[in-house]
Amino acid sequence: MNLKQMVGIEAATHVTDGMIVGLGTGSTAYYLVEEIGRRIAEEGLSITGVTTSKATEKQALGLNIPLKSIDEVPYVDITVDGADEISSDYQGIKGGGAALLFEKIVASNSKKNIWIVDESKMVETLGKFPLPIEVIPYGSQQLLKKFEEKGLNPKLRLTADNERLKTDSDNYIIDLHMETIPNNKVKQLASWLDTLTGVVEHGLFLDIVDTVIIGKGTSPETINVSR
Ligand SMILES: O=C[C@H](O)[C@H](O)[C@H](O)COP(=O)(O)O
Repeated sequence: MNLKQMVGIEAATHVTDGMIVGLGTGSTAYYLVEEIGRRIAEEGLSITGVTTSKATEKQALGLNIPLKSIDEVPYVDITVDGADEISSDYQGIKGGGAALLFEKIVASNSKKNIWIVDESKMVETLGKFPLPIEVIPYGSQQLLKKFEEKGLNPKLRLTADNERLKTDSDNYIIDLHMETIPNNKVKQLASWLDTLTGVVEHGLFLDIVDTVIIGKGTSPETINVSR
């Protein structure tokens, strides 16, 4: 079993009958969704899923997981999602798969958030992984210029065919290749990004995660984050 599968299956043990479950996106959350599908089919688990991307929606429908949209539920009991980087103070970068907007909406309406990662995602400071910024196409060149002027090394994300990547909401992604974001500067950066017109959302997920499940060796490590 690989580390992503290990943490996906472990996270599924936090899901019980009757829950409304946020289903994350990416190659790690994939295994969580598979395990929930298996438990529904084999053990009669009864849950309602809220997906965070079109890709996860497709996977969940294929597994006969009952789904509702975030607007059809009063709240989400628990959301399980991957992450691109988690710092030593448990702040995160997400959006490597371009799903940050729906992921943040679902996460911020969840009573509990679990992140599942292999140990390579645990870092001292964020920023080695480029920080994804979802922007409206109109005016995106102006934002690129602004980020450039600030020395944030922005790059418009392209598809494998060299087209501008479009998110599930038909926006673009600008990745900021900053190399490092000191832990004591992360909130300041997030607040500044929040002020920019044309920025829909950014990939800094701050003070959101409650539990981190890390895949390492032969068994996962679970860390409950106290804030
Ligand atoms: O937009 C994508 C999400 O934030 C993913 O959860 C994140 O990129 C981690 O994905 P993976 O588990 O494939 O590394």
